[in-house]
Amino acid sequence: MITFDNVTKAYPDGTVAVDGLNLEAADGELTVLVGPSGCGKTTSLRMINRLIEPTSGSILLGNERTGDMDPALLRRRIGYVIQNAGLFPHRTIAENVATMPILLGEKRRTALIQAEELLERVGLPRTFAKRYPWQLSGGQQQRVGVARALASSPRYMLMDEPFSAVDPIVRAQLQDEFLRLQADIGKTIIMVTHDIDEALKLGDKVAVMRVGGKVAQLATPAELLANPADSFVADFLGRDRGYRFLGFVGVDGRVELTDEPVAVLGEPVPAHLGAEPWVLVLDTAQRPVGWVEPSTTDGPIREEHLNLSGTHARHDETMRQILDSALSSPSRRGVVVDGLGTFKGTVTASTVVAALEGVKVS
Ligand SMILES: Nc1ncnc2c1ncn2[C@@H]1O[C@H](COP(=O)(O)OP(=O)(O)OP(=O)(O)O)[C@@H](O)[C@H]1O
Repeated sequence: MITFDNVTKAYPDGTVAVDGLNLEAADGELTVLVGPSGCGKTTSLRMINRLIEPTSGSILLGNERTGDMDPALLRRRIGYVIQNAGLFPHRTIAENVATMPILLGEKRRTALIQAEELLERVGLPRTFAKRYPWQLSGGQQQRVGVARALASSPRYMLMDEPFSAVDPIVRAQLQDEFLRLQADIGKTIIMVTHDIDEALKLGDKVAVMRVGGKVAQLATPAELLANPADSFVADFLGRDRGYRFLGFVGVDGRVELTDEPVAVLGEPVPAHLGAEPWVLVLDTAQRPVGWVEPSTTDGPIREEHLNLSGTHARHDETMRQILDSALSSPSRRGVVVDGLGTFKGTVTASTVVAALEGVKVS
């Protein structure tokens, strides 16, 4: 656990960046600090590894006060990932990742081999080990930054806007990969972001901070959306809260699936479906590939006949995804698949909404 106990930081010019902060980041959880620009997120994070010294109060790792530790030793115990990765430009990727283990006394050769394993862990090929940072894309560099932070097997990790320097698609990929990695490694992490959607997606707990460095609310993403503590938190969460809350409600068998007559890619639409406005098309492995308007085909269904606008929901996902599958489908029948992508049935928005009537919001 990382604990802030009444921590204040006043800069020499009198700016109070953090004011009496009390916060507990639980073991094995990812706690996100989120809030508007200048609310003291980075100052709070950097006080944990003493890149910034608190003016008063104490920060504890477990039950050890960081103020009593040697700052260099403290930093070796905590992985640190920053925006733009901050890699050493003249060192290879493997050398970058191996920096801390070598500093801690690991044999260079062993550390470099472990670095290659870590690269794979964060989704990069081992062949990147010998490249230099400038030979990697921004997203790849961010992955290296995560690998480097993990290299000394720290129990704690601090991440300051780790995914913000890349485009939205790469960012979403990095977030998904990081969630999978964290499910595996279960580190105690504090992450800073100014992006509320990122906070809600990644955080086990989210601390919404207000300018002046106080926590307005610390809660799970679902609790925040369902029960914002005050109008500042509600405004910061933004619009669509009701819809976004659905992202935290599991389908859990609430919605009954309907059988759907289907066509097969590469074969003609079956004659008895010829008058339907839309027919779902599967591939030969029973995976949905799109919808077709029978009136526009003549002979075998080809890929260019397909309407691809509909999203697919897995039957074990959330009500948000299952509702989205219905709303995005040209037939308004949402496609539901199993974990392997095999077609299970369809849903309509009205059945999803009817199922939502029974969902408790709090
Ligand atoms: N070295 C400094 N001297 C004086 N004031 C500072 C210093 N560093 C930060 N501040 C001020 O402290 C406040 C908090 O800054 P901090 O960087 O912690 O905010 P933040 O929430 O991380 O912001 P952002 O999202 O914009 O990065 C701001 O008002 C900032 O101007």
